Amino acid sequence: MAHAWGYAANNGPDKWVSNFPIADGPRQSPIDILPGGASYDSGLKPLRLKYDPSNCLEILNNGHSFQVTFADDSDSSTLKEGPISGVYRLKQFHFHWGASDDKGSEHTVAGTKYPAELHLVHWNTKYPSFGEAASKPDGLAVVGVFLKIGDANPSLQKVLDAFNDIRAKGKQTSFADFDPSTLLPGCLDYWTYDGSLTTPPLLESVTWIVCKQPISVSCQQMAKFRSLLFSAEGEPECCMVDNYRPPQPLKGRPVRASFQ
Ligand SMILES: Cc1ccn(O)c(=O)c1
Ligand SMILES: [Zn+2]
Repeated sequence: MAHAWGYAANNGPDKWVSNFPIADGPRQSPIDILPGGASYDSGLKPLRLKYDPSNCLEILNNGHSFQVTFADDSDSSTLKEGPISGVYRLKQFHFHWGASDDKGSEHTVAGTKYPAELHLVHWNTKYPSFGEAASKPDGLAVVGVFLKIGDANPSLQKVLDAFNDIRAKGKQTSFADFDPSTLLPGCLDYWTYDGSLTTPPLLESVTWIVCKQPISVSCQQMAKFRSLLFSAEGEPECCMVDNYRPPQPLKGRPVRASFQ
């Protein structure tokens, strides 16, 4: 039985293609965003995000990242407009981060890496479920937000305060009444392109919406991210760091900007 995928030398991003050949596909993510290479599209609408904190259910360590999951049985937490058509429901958000502040984001901007990147994952309600949507070319829409070292982020702190209960892989705990819109930057200018999940199964079903403006995170808060473990209780402790896939070939895809 092939060992499960991860981010180590023996099972990391360079090895994923053996079990997931789509890793070398035409619309893989993340990418290096070149602002000069993006074309302003005046037809792109502003993002229309509406989140209901009462949909927030729990926070869990899935062994690759930590994830905050939402009830998605109604249209009360949704993404509309922007580059998409129809209604996409928020399913979960999670982060990717580095072992040090000089790396950690998945998307990069003209080669610049941020210490972390937030992903808010939404699925197209033209399909019956997230699982169904995840295999369709227009099935998912992920809003990416960069984290930049600066002042401590009070909204992010609420999430970090739950970490003591989910330190090891497989741990989860209830997490209620959190409004993910408090994690969004003030300016919602964005780049958008057609891409994929950035973790196996790397399905090419994601409309990526990457915000130009980062949110702040303090060095101390980044240290808290790094206190989580890839490993389960009873296993040798392995710090959860560098859980990011590096940029993938653009292969001729257009990158559009919602701003000039
Ligand atoms: C659905 C999904 C799974 C993993 N990641 O990293 C994503 O950004 C989105
Ligand atoms: Zn992600």
